[in-house]
Amino acid sequence: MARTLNNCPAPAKLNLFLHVTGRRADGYHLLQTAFQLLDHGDMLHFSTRDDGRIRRTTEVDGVPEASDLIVRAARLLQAKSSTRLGADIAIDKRLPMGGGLGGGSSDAATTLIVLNHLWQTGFDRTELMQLGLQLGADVPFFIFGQNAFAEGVGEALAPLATPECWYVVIEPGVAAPTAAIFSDPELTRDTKPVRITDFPEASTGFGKNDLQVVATRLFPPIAEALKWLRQFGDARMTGSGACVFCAFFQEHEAEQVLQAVRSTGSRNWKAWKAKSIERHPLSNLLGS
Ligand SMILES: C[C@@](CO)(OP(=O)(O)O)[C@H](O)COP(=O)(O)OP(=O)(O)OC[C@H]1O[C@@H](n2ccc(N)nc2=O)[C@H](O)[C@@H]1O
Ligand SMILES: Nc1ncnc2c1ncn2[C@@H]1O[C@H](COP(=O)(O)OP(=O)(O)O)[C@@H](O)[C@H]1O
Repeated sequence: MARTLNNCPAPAKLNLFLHVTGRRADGYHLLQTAFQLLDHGDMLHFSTRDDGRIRRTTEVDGVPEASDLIVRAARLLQAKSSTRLGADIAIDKRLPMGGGLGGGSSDAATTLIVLNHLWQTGFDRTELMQLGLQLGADVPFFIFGQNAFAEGVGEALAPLATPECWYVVIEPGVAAPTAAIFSDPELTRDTKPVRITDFPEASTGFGKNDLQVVATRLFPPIAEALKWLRQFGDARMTGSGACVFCAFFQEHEAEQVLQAVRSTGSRNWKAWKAKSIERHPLSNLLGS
């Protein structure tokens, strides 16, 4: 009989800062970043199948079923385990693609966590994180399941206490392709490494996003959104863009900024607010 688990969140992340500290021999960049989970994201629905087929039952614009990270995550877990089961997976896609919010990676992580549970494939958190890394550098963080200081390409993770905040996020209406940002000749790759203990637990605004200079030059709408949001605080870009964010300690401050975004009217922006969360909502499906 089919086992079903509906309303499984795939939360967004913000990179509170992102420093590029070097480059590996294979061209991948060494980073230091603070990953922050938000109470806003995609929502996935799972139902097991006895015939072993993996199907995405929702159309997602611009992402063919076979290349969807959800389908790839399910196939990977199937291949690495001895399960004969398959799954139907539906998604309410809320996060923009190429937004720097980790949407695809979070979808993949939720898929690995939920199917590992429904299929009873028995991988522990560390094993699932290793599988996830094959799908993308941000996937292990979502399986790690708590706010983190990350190094390497994002896979070396340590728990990080972050300020409790409300974030206003603006989607500036462009997608910033990660590869184009990292390969830009003007990207600085030599920020001096920081230590996890340098990160302040109770205040915002630590460090910077080294990808922002390149992204704002390549995509002027990102620069415009940052300039506008800066009237209210230390606005910065998340990941390789395109979304920008600003932190507020009170919900009503964030709400006022949201209303101000909306009253700008004609701009091609979408904006929302979200609260910081400490744990991934599905963290209890995995052991400690
Ligand atoms: C920048 C970050 C920060 O959290 O997030 P996003 O903005 O994408 O959400 C991540 O490191 C994104 O990692 P990931 O999601 O795996 O990137 P991919 O799309 O696979 O990378 C596309 C390309 O960007 C380059 N790339 C990516 C990551 C990295 N540390 N160094 C790189 O040089 C590589 O050329 C790679 O082929
Ligand atoms: N389920 C998915 N959701 C979003 N993007 C996906 C998904 N599966 C594959 N992708 C591909 O991954 C790319 C990066 O998407 P996403 O993770 O949302 O952005 P970012 O890495 O900037 O946060 C998309 O442009 C898309 O082509």
